[in-house]
Amino acid sequence: MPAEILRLRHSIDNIDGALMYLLAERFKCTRRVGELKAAGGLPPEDLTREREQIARLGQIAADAGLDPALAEDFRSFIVTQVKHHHALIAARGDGDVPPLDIYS
Ligand SMILES: C=C(O[C@@H]1C=C(C(=O)O)C=C[C@H]1O)C(=O)O
Repeated sequence: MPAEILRLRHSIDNIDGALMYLLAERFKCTRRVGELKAAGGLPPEDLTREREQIARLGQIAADAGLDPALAEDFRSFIVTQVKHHHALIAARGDGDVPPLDIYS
């Protein structure tokens, strides 16, 4: 394999690792939001907040030279997992819900 590809793959692996750590931190925050929503009787989904996120991330994506549709696919995938997890927290109580991963 050419040395430049190996060097690039090293950076790709670092970036992928960083994304996993960031996702784990995000899920810690959203888990707590889910607990607070369940305690307050609020629904898992907040479409007003999501519309704001879509507009903001679409703008950031465009500024970064990315397709806003890609940003929305990415956001939607993650937020769908979060809302599923919030529904589990509300249904089962916060002491009995496993950590969020994309397969929970
Ligand atoms: C985390 C929340 O709950 C849901 C998940 C969101 C997210 O993962 O960013 C955003 C809005 C809600 O549909 C929230 O309301 O902030």
